[in-house]
Amino acid sequence: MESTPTLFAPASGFGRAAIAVLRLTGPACGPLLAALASGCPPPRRLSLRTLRDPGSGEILDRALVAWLPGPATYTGEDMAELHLHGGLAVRAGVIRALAAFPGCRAAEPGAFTRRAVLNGRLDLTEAEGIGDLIDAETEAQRRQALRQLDGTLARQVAAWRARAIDCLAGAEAVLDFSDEGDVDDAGLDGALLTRAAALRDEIAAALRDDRRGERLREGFCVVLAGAPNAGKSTLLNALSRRDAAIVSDLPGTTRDMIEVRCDLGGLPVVLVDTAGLRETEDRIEAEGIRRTRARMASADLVLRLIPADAPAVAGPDCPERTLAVTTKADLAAKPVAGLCVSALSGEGLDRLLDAIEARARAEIGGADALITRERHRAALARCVASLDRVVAGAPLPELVAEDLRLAVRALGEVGGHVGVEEMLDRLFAGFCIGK
Ligand SMILES: Nc1nc2c(c(=O)[nH]1)N(C=O)[C@@H](CNc1ccc(C(=O)N[C@@H](CCC(=O)O)C(=O)O)cc1)CN2
Ligand SMILES: Nc1nc2c(ncn2[C@@H]2O[C@H](COP(=O)(O)OP(=O)(O)OP(=O)(O)O)[C@@H](O)[C@H]2O)c(=O)[nH]1
Ligand SMILES: [Mg+2]
Repeated sequence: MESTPTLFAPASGFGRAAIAVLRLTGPACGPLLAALASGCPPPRRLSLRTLRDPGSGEILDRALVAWLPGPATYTGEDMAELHLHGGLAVRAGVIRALAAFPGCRAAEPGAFTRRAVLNGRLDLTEAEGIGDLIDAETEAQRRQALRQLDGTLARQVAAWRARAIDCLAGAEAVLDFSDEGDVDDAGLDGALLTRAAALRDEIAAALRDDRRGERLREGFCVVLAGAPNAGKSTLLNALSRRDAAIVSDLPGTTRDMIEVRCDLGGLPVVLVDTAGLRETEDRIEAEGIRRTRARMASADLVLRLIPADAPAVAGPDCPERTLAVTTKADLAAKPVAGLCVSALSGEGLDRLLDAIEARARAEIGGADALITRERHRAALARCVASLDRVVAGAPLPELVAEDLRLAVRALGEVGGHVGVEEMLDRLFAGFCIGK
């Protein structure tokens, strides 16, 4: 039987840098350090070693090396780290030597974390937390990722699952002993159904969170909309302090949507510049306008831009998600009420940013969210649906038990106790090499 392959990957990104870290996991780590670094250094500390190509004996680098014997490691396997000089040729030379070593091969994205999950070091929600932590661009996202990595969701779901299993055991006892007459049907109907109802209500309440966790991961989406030449692209550039969108006095300049991610007071906000809304014969512009309307419909907030020197056109589609903003304030004949900005003079920009931040804080910056992905939500909703059927009082104890089994299973999926391989494939499709 072929033994588990030993995987290696750059863990510190690509390109020239002061130091480049390569990490390795698997059974060949020990033999590899013996060959490459003339022996395993003392465990769990960095030691300076000369690295030689095991084939040719040529010196590749003088590097800091860590030997991390399993199972108390990130993956649960033997691991090693090589902290190299970050030159391209140094790294390429060491990688070539590693690839030539028996049983060693390059890791795919997420491979280290996949092994950590398969070896029981992390559950699926904690692995997701690691992915989110690496992707976190703002403080609020980092805080949410660390909470999930810390096992907050895992512990809550495990507690719910234990209660569902408890109900299931009760229902199965009724099934097993119903012919013996010492457990009556009232035992199933009464206490068990009350406990199942309480569990269902608790999970259903957790689901009523306005998708705060998912939206914090994705970013609070603000769409800049309005007639051609309203100043959308100019405002996007001014708010994000970047020259992201093309500006011109020709109406219909913007066709493709342009997104800029910003950090507003620690919250992730995605500003979206769009095609100006108007009737048009131009097929490409019309497609841009169709996409704009779709994006407006899914936005967290729409800024409806109205130039000070033009009459206001058709009102907002969805008032509670729309802010009217007067643009080109420098061209106003008389003072304008409400939010009013000039990208030219900078007037009103800070006030508009404050207004956006306040909206984002109210919607995604509040209490810590438990659910952070659609995957968790779908599984918990399935659990609630099964418990609904239990509580509604199925005609047969067999059906009650089956629905409780489905509820337990759905909760198990959140942590990856069920169907983990398939979910890992999906999760790690978005991971970095070396993680
Ligand atoms: N150089 C380096 N930095 C790194 C990592 C790494 O692997 N290498 N990490 C990698 O992601 C992160 C730190 N996370 C880690 C999580 C668990 C273990 C680990 O070995 N856990 C063992 C031993 C715990 C202990 O000694 O207290 C265990 O849980 O049994 C290591 C790193 C970020 N920084
Ligand atoms: N005076 C003044 N002119 C502005 C201001 N903002 C934008 N403009 C001008 O208005 C014109 C249109 O600006 P854009 O930002 O391209 O307008 P848009 O809404 O993106 O237009 P489309 O992409 O065609 O829908 C340009 O000539 C800008 O220089 C402003 O605050 N003051
Ligand atoms: Mg534009």
